[in-house]
Amino acid sequence: MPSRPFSFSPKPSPPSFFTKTSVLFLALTISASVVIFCSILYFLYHIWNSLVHRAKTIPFDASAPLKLQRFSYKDLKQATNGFDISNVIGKGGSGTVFRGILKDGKLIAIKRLDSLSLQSEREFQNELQTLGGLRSPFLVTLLGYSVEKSKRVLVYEYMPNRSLQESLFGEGCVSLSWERRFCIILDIARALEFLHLGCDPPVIHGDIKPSNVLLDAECRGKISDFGLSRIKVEGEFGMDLFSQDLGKSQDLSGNLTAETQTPPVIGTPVESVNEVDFALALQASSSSKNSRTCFNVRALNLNSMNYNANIIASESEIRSVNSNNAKGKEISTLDIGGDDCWNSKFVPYDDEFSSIDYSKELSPNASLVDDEKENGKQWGKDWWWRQDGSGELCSKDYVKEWIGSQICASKPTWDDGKKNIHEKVVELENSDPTIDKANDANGSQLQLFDNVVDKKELKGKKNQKNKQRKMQEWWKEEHVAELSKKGRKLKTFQSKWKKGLKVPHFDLGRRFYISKRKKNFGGEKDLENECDQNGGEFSFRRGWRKKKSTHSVGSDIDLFSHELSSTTSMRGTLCYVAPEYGGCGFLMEKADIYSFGVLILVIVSGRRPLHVLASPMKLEKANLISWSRHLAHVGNILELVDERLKYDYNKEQASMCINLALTCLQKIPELRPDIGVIVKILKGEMDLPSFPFQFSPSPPPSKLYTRSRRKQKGSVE
Ligand SMILES: Nc1ncnc2c1ncn2[C@@H]1O[C@H](COP(=O)(O)OP(=O)(O)OP(=O)(O)O)[C@@H](O)[C@H]1O
Repeated sequence: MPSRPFSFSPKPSPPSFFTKTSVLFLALTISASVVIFCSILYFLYHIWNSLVHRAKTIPFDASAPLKLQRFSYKDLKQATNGFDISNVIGKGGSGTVFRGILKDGKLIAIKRLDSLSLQSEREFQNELQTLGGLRSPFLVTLLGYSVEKSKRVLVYEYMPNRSLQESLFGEGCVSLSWERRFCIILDIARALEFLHLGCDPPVIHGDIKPSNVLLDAECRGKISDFGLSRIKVEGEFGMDLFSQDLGKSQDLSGNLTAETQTPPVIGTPVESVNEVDFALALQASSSSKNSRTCFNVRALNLNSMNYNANIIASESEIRSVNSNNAKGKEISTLDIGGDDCWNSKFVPYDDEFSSIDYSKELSPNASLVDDEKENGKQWGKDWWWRQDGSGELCSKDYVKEWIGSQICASKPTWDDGKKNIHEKVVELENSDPTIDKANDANGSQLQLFDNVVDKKELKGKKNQKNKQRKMQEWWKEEHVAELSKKGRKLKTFQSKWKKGLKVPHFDLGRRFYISKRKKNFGGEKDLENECDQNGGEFSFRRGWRKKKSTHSVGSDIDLFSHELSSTTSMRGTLCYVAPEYGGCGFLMEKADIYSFGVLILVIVSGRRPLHVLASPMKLEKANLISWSRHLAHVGNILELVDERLKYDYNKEQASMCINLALTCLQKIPELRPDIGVIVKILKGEMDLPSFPFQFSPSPPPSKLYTRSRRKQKGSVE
């Protein structure tokens, strides 16, 4: 039997299909692992990144809430030797600041609120809840507070070199060197960088001005006073609303009504609590948007209307208010929550005013209105250029309010003041041979002076009415367009209000408040009396207040220095506020940028934003912002630099600062640079981009200016 031959066949190789599958499988497994690994890495990176980011977002970092120390009033009394007058280091609109020493020897600054009102309570809460939750080397540290019955006290780190306001304009101030000024500018920029970019949500200070910049031992600037600050929260309809309604429904003692979802408020209800978690409080506050919006609507309408009504109030009205010693007609968002307060304390809402033609109201002489129309044609949209840059709040309002306050018949210091101004003029004539006597003879200085003196007192004076009219013309020429624009805006808002539209508030209310504080606390009485001798101060936040006058330190002779130089916070607030904030917008970061722009000009020039000088030839320089724009336009910005520096400054830095300031002062907020860019520019890490400056042609010589020049020329000839 034939045997079957043995055949060896090699083991069949696996089909290529399997090979491919396994390779594919392997590849997929590897790539999936890589993807998973990358995802894990990314996830870890994300966590790490958000942790790093959270570390900067102090206000809402609930994991690391900041604690403020609660002091007993007794301890603070001890620290200040019973709030002794010798320990007073400053006086603001809401309170007196004392130097104090704690038991451990630590120097502190103690701000004791003068009186407890809704507004002061709100600012107290705001300061605690905003500044209390922030820590930065560029912000004045709030160490603690004291709340006992109606007493409200804030405790800060002590700033030995006081405020920038005092360093620039204070009595016997030592001129700050250029290097110091530049450092301070950078410090403020970095403080704003922290607030706008380092905090989440961003904090808008809302009141950047020299008196709110305090200087430490090395003269480094730190921002203080967060009474008007806002925490930016993402609102409905894609708008940004602001959470300053913490005090919305609270009564004087800090009690909150049931509808309010706001955080615990420091006041009597939390007597037992020694430390308050402000970070959590803020977080909670930002979640109650709906109710906030409604509140804002009310605030907007009532305040804006009263604000405008006050603007159009005639000079005589202001006089009568003052002569009657009428006080405290305050319009404030703070007080919206309490209708009772509104009725009892504040100017009632005036329904009629919208029918008033504002431009006429301010133009008693019809021909002048025509002139203004002409001007309007000539300058068209440049109205903004010609005003002081502060939009709704113009120098005219300021001067008007100031005039009103000064002509009060019952004001004991007025005669003295007037005499002093006369003396100054005489002194000026006698001492300074460079002053053109012919010019004085023509009454050019009196043209300024006459506008602040009681008409009755000056009745018999030659050309008085004429001079006054000229001055009015000058002011109107400067401001008519903006006032008519204001009228239009107001009508728009009023119609929106009637339609029930919800519009976020912009806190107009606190501005026109003519008040005189009656109440004094113990030892402060003397201080107040002393201040009485030195003229009054008008603050948009708190109304007229008394403040010790400071001398004008500019090289020019300032006829108004006796009174005007003492109006620190008023000027600051008035001229520093961004046009969109004063008008019809929201308080955004760019509003701070605008104020910062004004502040840079003030630091560089050593002048106040509104500086009315003796000579009408210098009226063009009165408005710092307009003047800077003019100098930039004609290519001579360095003329702005403080003469006290005597050319001892870095020209490159100075011109960069002025140009930067001008970019910050652009009317359209979006055109203003972000604070991050500003810091880089100041640090020299970035060149100043060519922002489209809103230059306008040179201003037309005002009539007053032209006429006096003409007269002067004539008299010389
Ligand atoms: N922490 C501080 N250290 C040293 N001095 C201070 C401190 N805080 C305030 N001062 C002084 O007290 C003054 C008054 O400060 P305050 O904040 O009460 O008012 P203001 O900012 O001048 O006015 P307003 O509050 O009306 O805007 C300041 O100008 C400053 O000289």
